[in-house]
Amino acid sequence: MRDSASSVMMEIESNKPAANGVVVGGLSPLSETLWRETTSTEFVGDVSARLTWKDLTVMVTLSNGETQNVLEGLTGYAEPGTLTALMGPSGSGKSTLLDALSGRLAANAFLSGTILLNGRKTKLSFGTAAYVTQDDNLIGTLTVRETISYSARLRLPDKMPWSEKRALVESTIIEMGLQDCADTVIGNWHLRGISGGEKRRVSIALEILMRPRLLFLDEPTSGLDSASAFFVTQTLRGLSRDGRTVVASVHQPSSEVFELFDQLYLLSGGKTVYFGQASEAYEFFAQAGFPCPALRNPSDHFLRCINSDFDKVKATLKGSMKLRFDASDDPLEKITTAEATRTLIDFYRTSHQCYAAKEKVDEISKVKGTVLDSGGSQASFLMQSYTLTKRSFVNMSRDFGYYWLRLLIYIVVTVCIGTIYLDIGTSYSSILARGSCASFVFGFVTFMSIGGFPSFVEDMKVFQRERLNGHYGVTAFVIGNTLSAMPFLIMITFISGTICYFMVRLHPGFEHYMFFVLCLYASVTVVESLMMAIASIVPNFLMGIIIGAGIQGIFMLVSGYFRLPNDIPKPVWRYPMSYISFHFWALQGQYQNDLEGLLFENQSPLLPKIPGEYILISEDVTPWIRGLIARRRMQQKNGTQNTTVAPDGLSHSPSLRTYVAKRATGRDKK
Ligand SMILES: Nc1ncnc2c1ncn2[C@@H]1O[C@H](COP(=O)(O)OP(=O)(O)OP(=O)(O)O)[C@@H](O)[C@H]1O
Repeated sequence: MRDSASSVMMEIESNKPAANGVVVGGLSPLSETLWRETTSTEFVGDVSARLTWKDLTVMVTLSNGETQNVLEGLTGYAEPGTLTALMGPSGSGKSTLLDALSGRLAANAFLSGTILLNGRKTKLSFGTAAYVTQDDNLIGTLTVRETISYSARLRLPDKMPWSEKRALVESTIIEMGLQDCADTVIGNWHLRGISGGEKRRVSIALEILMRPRLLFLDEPTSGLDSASAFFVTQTLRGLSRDGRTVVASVHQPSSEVFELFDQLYLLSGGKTVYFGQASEAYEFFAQAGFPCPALRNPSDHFLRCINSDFDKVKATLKGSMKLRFDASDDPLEKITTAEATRTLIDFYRTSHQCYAAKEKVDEISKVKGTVLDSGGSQASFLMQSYTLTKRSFVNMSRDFGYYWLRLLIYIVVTVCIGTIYLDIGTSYSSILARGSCASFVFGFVTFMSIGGFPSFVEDMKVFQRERLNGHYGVTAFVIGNTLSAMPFLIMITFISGTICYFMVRLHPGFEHYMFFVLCLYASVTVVESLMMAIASIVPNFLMGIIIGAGIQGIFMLVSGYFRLPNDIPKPVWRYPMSYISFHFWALQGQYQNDLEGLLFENQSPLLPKIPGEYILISEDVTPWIRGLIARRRMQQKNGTQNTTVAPDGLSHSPSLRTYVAKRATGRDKK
């Protein structure tokens, strides 16, 4: 296997043509052959992707209730073997068009028009098409090679030998020019990692790993230097030459990059300015009255003509007298950009490119081609769950902020608790102290789990990217995250729980100790789950932490410490809030675990000891003490008083003695 992998590597490096003379998508022929062999069903028949969109309009509802058309009546197509570039000024609707085509529009966006894949209406999300978004949501603690390897395990078929998977991983690394940083970590807030351009290339590598038939990329070259941008675009062109359909939005391409595009879709204000062959755009602009001045990059010129922000810039500069008008051949000197854009949009509507596009769309739409399956993952559910558990565990163990920092804080806080409640004893005042200690442990100590929220948010971003691209489902993610977090949560709760338990000297006995730490573990797990659920709804650090803290604050209020359970107002707070609050169950359990079976000193040594059981059921020992005092006074008056206190403290209380005996034998569970 090792030999086969290394021979693949050698071939990749020598970049020999395949048997048919074509270097497939920049991949080595042998690697591609391996790929074809192991996933042969993928390549049977015509599995190419012909995408058309007709009269596509996207309307969004704004926060003030108004609606806005982001895209208006767009018509176009993307064919196999072509690289289509979407270009336009910022806010022109490039990302929205990609989102609409890939079925990822936001909830407040409404789409009308027809989108067909191989002549059929198909939902493109979850892996049918691969989508590389603008944000590089990657796991910061993994190296580039690990990131791509885990992705390969998550998606390639289980039966494919690891040596072949590794060969594909290596070929993808080489294809995206990531060899030099293959063993460098991606990087996060505390780890210096690869550059922004390299992150972009890793994001692309993850999606091209499965050789998708249809690939969308949102600004794949943004943030890259000209050489890297050229490299990435050349790779995309190589992928398209292998019969794949590639659509990418691009900002300000250099002339070398522009020459690599087959089709150009120019957008301004959500309207089509030009759609046709990229090489014909130069002529189109000249015919429309906006010829590209000499010595100007054509793509810069196209964007300059349709970016109305230039009008504002000009007006500002004119106002500040900083703009000098030199004689030039720029057609935009005599006209505002807004006017130029209107002229170009009108010119396009009557151009032969527009008619040709409509005809082509109708022609492609009529052909009912293959229904493309989700190309997301071919790995089994078990393999996905195992890989996600392993990847998540590695990430958690390397990320200082995920659990290690929390462990440190937990230890510090529990040492503080231990010293403040040191050897708590069984004095009368220890009853309240035990209650407040338990309340602090199960309230505040579990509360500290919100410290992991930033890491949860990062995890959720990676999950959302991978989920939308069909890498795995929700269940596999939940299993992976739950299992990988378990050892850390057990470690944290056992270490901090043990420190607290033995310093405070809570109820002696192994069972009591185990109950305490397991109850702490369960509570921390609930908080973790709660924060993860919040992270899936509110992917913003500050808002998530505020919401998580608020929910836990409410739970703590009804936990039975700040107000006794029977005193909590019944509507809402007692029913159902106190029953939903995990603090309530944890605290009641710990009170029982700690107090039952202990005898506490009374307010006066003359009074009998108070059994823990009585504290648990009466909630207030005062009436009991008052009753005892009254009885004793009566005895004194009658001359039958016995001032000595029995060693077990119960001799003066036959009713309690009976109660404790019943509790001990389990007959009275009240
Ligand atoms: N869901 C939405 N709700 C409100 N406005 C939206 C929504 N989606 C897009 N828009 C608006 O539509 C316009 C086009 O946005 P889009 O992100 O598609 O532009 P773009 O060309 O990709 O810009 P950039 O190059 O800066 O990424 C913007 O003004 C944006 O604010």
